[in-house]
Amino acid sequence: MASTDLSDLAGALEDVSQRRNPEREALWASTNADARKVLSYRENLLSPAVRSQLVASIANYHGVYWLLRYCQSKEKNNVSSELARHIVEYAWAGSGRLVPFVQPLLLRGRKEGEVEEGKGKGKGKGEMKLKPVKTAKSVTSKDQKKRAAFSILVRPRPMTSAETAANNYHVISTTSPTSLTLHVGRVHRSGNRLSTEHRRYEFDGVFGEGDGNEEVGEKALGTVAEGQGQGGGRTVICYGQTGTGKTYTFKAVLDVMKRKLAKLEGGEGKAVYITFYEIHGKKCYDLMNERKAIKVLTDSNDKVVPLGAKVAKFELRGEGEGEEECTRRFDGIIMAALALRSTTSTQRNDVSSRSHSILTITLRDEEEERKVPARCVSPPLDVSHPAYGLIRSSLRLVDLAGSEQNVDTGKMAARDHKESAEINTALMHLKECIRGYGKKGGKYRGHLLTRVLKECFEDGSHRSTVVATVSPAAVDLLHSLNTLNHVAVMQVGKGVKRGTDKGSAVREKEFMLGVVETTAVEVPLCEGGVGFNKPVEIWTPQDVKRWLAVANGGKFGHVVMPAGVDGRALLGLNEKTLGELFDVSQESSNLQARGDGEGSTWVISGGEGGEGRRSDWGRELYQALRIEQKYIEKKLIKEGKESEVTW
Ligand SMILES: Nc1ncnc2c1ncn2[C@@H]1O[C@H](COP(=O)(O)OP(=O)(O)OP(=O)(O)O)[C@@H](O)[C@H]1O
Repeated sequence: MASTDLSDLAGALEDVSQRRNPEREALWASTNADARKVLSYRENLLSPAVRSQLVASIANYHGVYWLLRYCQSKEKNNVSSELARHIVEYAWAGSGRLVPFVQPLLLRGRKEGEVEEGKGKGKGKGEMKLKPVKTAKSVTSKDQKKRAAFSILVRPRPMTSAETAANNYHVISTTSPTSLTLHVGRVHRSGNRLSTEHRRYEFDGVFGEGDGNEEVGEKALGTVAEGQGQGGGRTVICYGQTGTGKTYTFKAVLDVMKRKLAKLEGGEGKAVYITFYEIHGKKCYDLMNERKAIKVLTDSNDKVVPLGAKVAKFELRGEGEGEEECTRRFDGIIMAALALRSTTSTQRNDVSSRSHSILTITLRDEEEERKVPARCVSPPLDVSHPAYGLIRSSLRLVDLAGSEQNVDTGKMAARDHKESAEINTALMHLKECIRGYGKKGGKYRGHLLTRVLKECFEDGSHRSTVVATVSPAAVDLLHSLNTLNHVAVMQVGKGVKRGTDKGSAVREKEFMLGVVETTAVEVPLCEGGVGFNKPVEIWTPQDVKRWLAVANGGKFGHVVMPAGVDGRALLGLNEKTLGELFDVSQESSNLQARGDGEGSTWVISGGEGGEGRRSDWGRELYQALRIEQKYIEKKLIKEGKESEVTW
């Protein structure tokens, strides 16, 4: 290799790093982040160059989804997976690995084992081979009990106008009623690599951004208003990052409950008992009684009760009263209490709820109300105590405080930090109790919040639903990832495991954590940003060298190639040939031994990642070149130079 070639490359690389480093430093200076890891996520939005590439990669994901759906439609169901992969590669270079990732989504509704790979009934040779959805883990009876007792729903809220105005983009796709895909863009530490990791999660239900409150409330509530018999109760817990719609969803469930109660057949003569209190730090306050401090104690029946909490009671429907009147009276009790919720200003949400609020609604047959013994009257203890009448149905609604990360609390006072830490401790305890469902040993005693929710973890007849709310905006990616990972963990034992993860210890671990599948797609760092104006076919060897030095942010800057390779020759090499040329058996010392015109093998320096990574380089270079080619073609057509495009 002639020394002039090396100095050319060095010059080009220097140019790249000189241009990029100040940009990166400026990003660091303007961010509140306290860890590089955090910045790598935040860069998605902060860096305009990276943003457009990530948006394009998410659009590719949707493109692949709709293309495969079309290929799978009845009349078109003769496209093999291999052919589909080639079509995808042609249309969106580098996205081929999305084919096995997206296929399971299209199999929704098929029963397990219905389609055997390559053995589908009535399928001819070469037709699209669909893998059956398999359950990877054996499900124990304990898992089954837990599945029945806990359901996890996820509700992404719509993007706000402020977020849209701030150039945000969607990082959540809900393509099935039970799964969603989070698109996690990552700028690698070197700054020279960009990738989008698509993570698919499975839950009991996933709402669309446009799903209304009625639908959400109905699903979260299930059959509670119809009553579940003696002892059976229900808890709906709203969990998520601050500002994602926990209170909004809480009110939605409450509204549906209210309407159900007002319409309840034979409601006359029934009574509704309501308690509403909040846990703020280690203290409890009664929202029905102007935030008077109360205590949570365990009574002689091992029942956890809010001692001193006011119990509001109203008759479901008096004589001649309609549904409207009933709803109005219900609102009269609840609305004043809702307004009392303690709020503190945080950087993310001006009226953020910093406490966990717990609303209990119990419906009883008043006629059957027994005489309340004196010991239960003052102070009124447990509304589910038989002394208050036969239980028909009870609902507990929990609006948790927002989960936050340090990055959002950077400008908080010490007191607020303490508050934040306390909230996270409570949420951690809740997660642990749900994970350990059915295990005796009183883990719930670890925190006030889990103590008041004891039945959720220990009462086999109790049914609980966690509604996790997430933001779809790129700026909240880290939070959404955090929320989804947490609720995914709450449902260990669920989910399916499919092909591309096989054999990877990391993927296996993620699967155990509830992530069904992940796949990462390399994204070019800049959209043909190297300023080439002529089709690849007519690039000279010098052009090829220049392009290699700057393509993908200088990622291929270390590549040393055989002399005389021009654009046409480069295009003539396929993925496999390129991969072979990058054979690691060629030591970089060969570099020194070759003069101009002598080389016949591409050599790359040791660099990051070792042999495994190096073997991928051929494929990555192939894809980068196709992307560049398409970009230049588009540019020429736009400039009215169609004649220069060599089709
Ligand atoms: N699904 C939705 N559809 C429309 N608007 C929504 C939705 N979810 C939330 N919002 C709006 O987003 C804002 C924040 O919602 P909300 O106050 O419920 O968040 P939160 O998670 O309870 O926050 P905090 O933890 O601070 O209490 C509100 O203005 C609410 O109206």
